Amino acid sequence: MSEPVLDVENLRVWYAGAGGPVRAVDGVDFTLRPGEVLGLVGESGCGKSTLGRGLMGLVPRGAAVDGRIDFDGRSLLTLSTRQRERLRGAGMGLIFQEPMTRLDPLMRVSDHFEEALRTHAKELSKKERETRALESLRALGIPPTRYRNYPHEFSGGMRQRIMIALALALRPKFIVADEPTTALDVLVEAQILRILADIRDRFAPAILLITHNLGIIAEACDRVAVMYAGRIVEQGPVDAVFASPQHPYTRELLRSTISLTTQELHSIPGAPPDLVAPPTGCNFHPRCPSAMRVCASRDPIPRTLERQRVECWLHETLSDEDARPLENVEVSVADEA
Ligand SMILES: Nc1ncnc2c1ncn2[C@@H]1O[C@H](COP(=O)(O)OP(=O)(O)OP(=O)(O)O)[C@@H](O)[C@H]1O
Repeated sequence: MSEPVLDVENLRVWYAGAGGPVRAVDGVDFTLRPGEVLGLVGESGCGKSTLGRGLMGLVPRGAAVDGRIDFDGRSLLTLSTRQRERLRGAGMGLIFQEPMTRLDPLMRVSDHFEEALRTHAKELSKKERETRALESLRALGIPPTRYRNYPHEFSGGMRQRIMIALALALRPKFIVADEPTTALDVLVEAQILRILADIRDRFAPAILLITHNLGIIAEACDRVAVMYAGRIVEQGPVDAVFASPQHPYTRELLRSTISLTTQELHSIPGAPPDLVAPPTGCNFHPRCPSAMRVCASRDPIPRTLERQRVECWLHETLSDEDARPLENVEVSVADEA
């Protein structure tokens, strides 16, 4: 197997908040190999975008980042801001949710490419820059005749493809795609997913695909990481995690999606915790249908099972006292409702 292009250990990203730090990412581990697509899924506010931004070195001033991020053999958190800026673009690309807010309406598409390539691919001549830009656009189905158009002259789906082409023109080894299809209709969404698959075949970048759509994960990803309240509670190959989820949160998340065979819509009782003052023990315990006494007092230990890695006390050998079911207020209130 090839060496990971990205190796992340105990990553934390905390925002400064009036009531204390917001622990948006609170001890996350994962690796990504070249050509691999890892889907990051979880409820709104669990820290997905913060994780993506933390990897790219794009967190707001005042946020604290700690842990280890090795990218292509370099330890990112020891680099200066300038060194990271240089790497972003050249080695790492970011694809955002809403391309219109990222493309400058006053700049032609050609100017966007010219600027990105001049900054990050200094070795290229002007002619080579244009060739590279047109090549990337062509790969995304945008004809060269549109090269000098302005962003508003394109449809939403085309703008998203232009954003992807811009990121790809720099031949990154790692891409964060943060909800790249959320603002698009389903047909365009399907097209973007096909394009991501095509990109992977052609350029083999490692991709972190952030989404709260489990269908997209099933279709476009090799592995999935399930995030809850700042932590990855389960990760593994998509088929293994979907067929046999090992964390109660993953199970609940999978149950809460609609399928053709679904009889009723299931929602997870309670609400995600306040990330300024998360609960003691497992962050999910107040909502967990399987919570035991130990879950409310001690952090679960990450455990590597046959195919997935999971953080849950259910996989440990416990004393009778620790294993006693927890009277769960949030779950029982929801049951009565
Ligand atoms: N700049 C900021 N300052 C303080 N807190 C922030 C900031 N940005 C995000 N947060 C908080 O950090 C937590 C994680 O937010 P984040 O946007 O990473 O979640 P997410 O899983 O990507 O959500 P969504 O799916 O809605 O995009 C949330 O509680 C959010 O309110």
